[in-house]
Amino acid sequence: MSQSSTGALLRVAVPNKGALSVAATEILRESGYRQRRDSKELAVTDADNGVEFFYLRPRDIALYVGSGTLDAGITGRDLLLDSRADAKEVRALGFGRSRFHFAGPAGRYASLADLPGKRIATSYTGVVEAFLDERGIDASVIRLDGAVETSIQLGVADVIADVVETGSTLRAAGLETFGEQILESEAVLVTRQGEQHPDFEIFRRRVEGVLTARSYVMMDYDIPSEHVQAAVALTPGIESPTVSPLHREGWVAVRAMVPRTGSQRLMDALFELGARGILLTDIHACRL
Ligand SMILES: Nc1ncnc2c1ncn2[C@@H]1O[C@H](COP(=O)(O)OP(=O)(O)OP(=O)(O)O)[C@@H](O)[C@H]1O
Ligand SMILES: O=P(O)(O)OC[C@H]1O[C@H](OP(=O)(O)OP(=O)(O)O)[C@H](O)[C@@H]1O
Ligand SMILES: [Mg+2]
Repeated sequence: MSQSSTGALLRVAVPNKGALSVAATEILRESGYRQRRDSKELAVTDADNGVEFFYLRPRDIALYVGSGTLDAGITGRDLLLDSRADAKEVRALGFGRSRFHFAGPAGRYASLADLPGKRIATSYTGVVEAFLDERGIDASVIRLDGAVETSIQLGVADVIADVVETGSTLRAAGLETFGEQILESEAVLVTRQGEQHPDFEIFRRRVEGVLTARSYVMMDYDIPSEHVQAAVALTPGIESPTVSPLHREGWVAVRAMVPRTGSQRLMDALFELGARGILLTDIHACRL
């Protein structure tokens, strides 16, 4: 039975290919939604959960959501800003991280002061024009679809502005970044401004639950009762840790969610305090 309270399915856009596609599908699958099995499928209806997924170019997703055609979507923050669509970021998703930079032939450019009068090639004209406008820099922006690194060698542009992840594409083209970073991006959950579909909140909470589950682990340990206060101070949990009696007199069992980062150090500290049987387990989903 559908959870939808209105009958109208929640319509969600998912990147169909490129750097965000696999991880976006994965987070939705972990959130309990049906996802496509074949990369040629254009849409999937998950009637049990009241959601319809549309697999679209990540660059188009903010436009569909901003215009109200779709209710929500996953795209890159850089693509959202570039589109100037009437959509808003509701949650950073922790994958598809990248930086956006100006770059030019190694050694030739040092700072933004070198930009006036130059030809800048980019696939992100919205982002670049806004950045230049804010700083009053007068330069011409040339829109290319991709492979912008080659445009300098071909004499079409003097510098580029592009996504940098590992930096290997720039290096291979003999280019290096210069000036301040234009922006930092990652995959984001977007929705339209104003009134939301009534089921958007359920969807958002499910995705949030997976992100929390990824950043926390469950820790269990046994400890002599006299040390439990000190131990619980180290593992306060989200609400409060569960402390249960053990059959062995004078000992208790403690269970608490702890941040994944630093969890090994926490195990060392608990062991020092006298805890034994310390276990860490993954959490797959949660609602807090
Ligand atoms: N190594 C990377 N290369 C390109 N985009 C990346 C990378 N890492 C993260 N991203 C992010 O992925 C998004 C771009 O996705 P994608 O590569 O699918 O778009 P595209 O370059 O326009 O498409 P395509 O290259 O398939 O023509 C942006 O948000 C970008 O910041
Ligand atoms: O810093 P790196 O790890 O090398 O990644 C960045 C490169 O990857 C992207 O290109 P993509 O493969 O999407 O091709 P495109 O330029 O045709 O979009 C981006 O435009 C850079 O060229
Ligand atoms: Mg690309």
